[in-house]
Amino acid sequence: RRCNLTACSSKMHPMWQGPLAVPGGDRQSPIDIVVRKSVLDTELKPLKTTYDPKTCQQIWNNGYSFLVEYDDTTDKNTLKGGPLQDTFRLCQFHFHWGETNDWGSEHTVDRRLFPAELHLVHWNADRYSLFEEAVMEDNGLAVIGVFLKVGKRHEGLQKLVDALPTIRHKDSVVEFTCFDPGCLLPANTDDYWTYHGSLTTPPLTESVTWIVMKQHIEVSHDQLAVFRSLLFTSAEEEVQKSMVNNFRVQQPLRGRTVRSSFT
Ligand SMILES: COc1ccc(C[C@H]2SC(=S)NC2=O)c(OC)c1
Ligand SMILES: [Zn+2]
Repeated sequence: RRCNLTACSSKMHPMWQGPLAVPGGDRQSPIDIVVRKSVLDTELKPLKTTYDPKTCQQIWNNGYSFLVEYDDTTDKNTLKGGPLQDTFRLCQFHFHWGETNDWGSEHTVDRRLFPAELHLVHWNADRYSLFEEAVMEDNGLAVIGVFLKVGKRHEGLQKLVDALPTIRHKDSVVEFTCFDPGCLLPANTDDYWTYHGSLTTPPLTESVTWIVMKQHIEVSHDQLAVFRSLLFTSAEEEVQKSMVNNFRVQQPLRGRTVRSSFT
């Protein structure tokens, strides 16, 4: 069973940009994280992640990003602690990036943009039995956001980068096994911001507890360039469009508080 492909592959307009009006959308994502307005919460615990590389299943181009999907039918890949009361299961991870290194992330920190952002998507397996159910509930999902900066080559990422040319077009899927998503987390996962938000593409459901890492990871310019060699378009389409700028613009905070686990 693939991590509920339908849910993860929902029709997303590739050039999704505009702030789609969401009825009562008062907890939309992404946002700008204003550091000096974040509130230290000493109750926040360290994050606990347990990932099993053997449960990695496939990597595919869904016409908006590329997703690496995991078997989420058992508790092999879990996220606990941090702001979370329940145990969440990893379903997939994907990225957002720009056409240049000057922008590409979805969240910003004091308006600072990063060239890319990783999203590790988890769903609340204590309360729901399927991702599809969890995605509709306000405590259904937990997404870890990690900023990428251009610098030294990321050895762990290379296996994934090498697979990208085989999924250049929309809807192409290849088997992808034995990948540890933990290798994409920064050394320090104790320092993060957390807030209640939403999916950043349609259906934009307000079901996400966001956990945005303070520490970024570094990838090389060349590795990021391979992300940009992906296409939004399927093989049959006559005009090929390169997969870049697949991020949503920052949304209004609407009175929400961003909590920090550090000072
Ligand atoms: C219907 O369920 C969906 C739809 C879209 C996405 C991807 C969006 S949401 C996010 S965070 N980043 C993205 O690009 C989902 O991911 C959990 C789940
Ligand atoms: Zn995302």
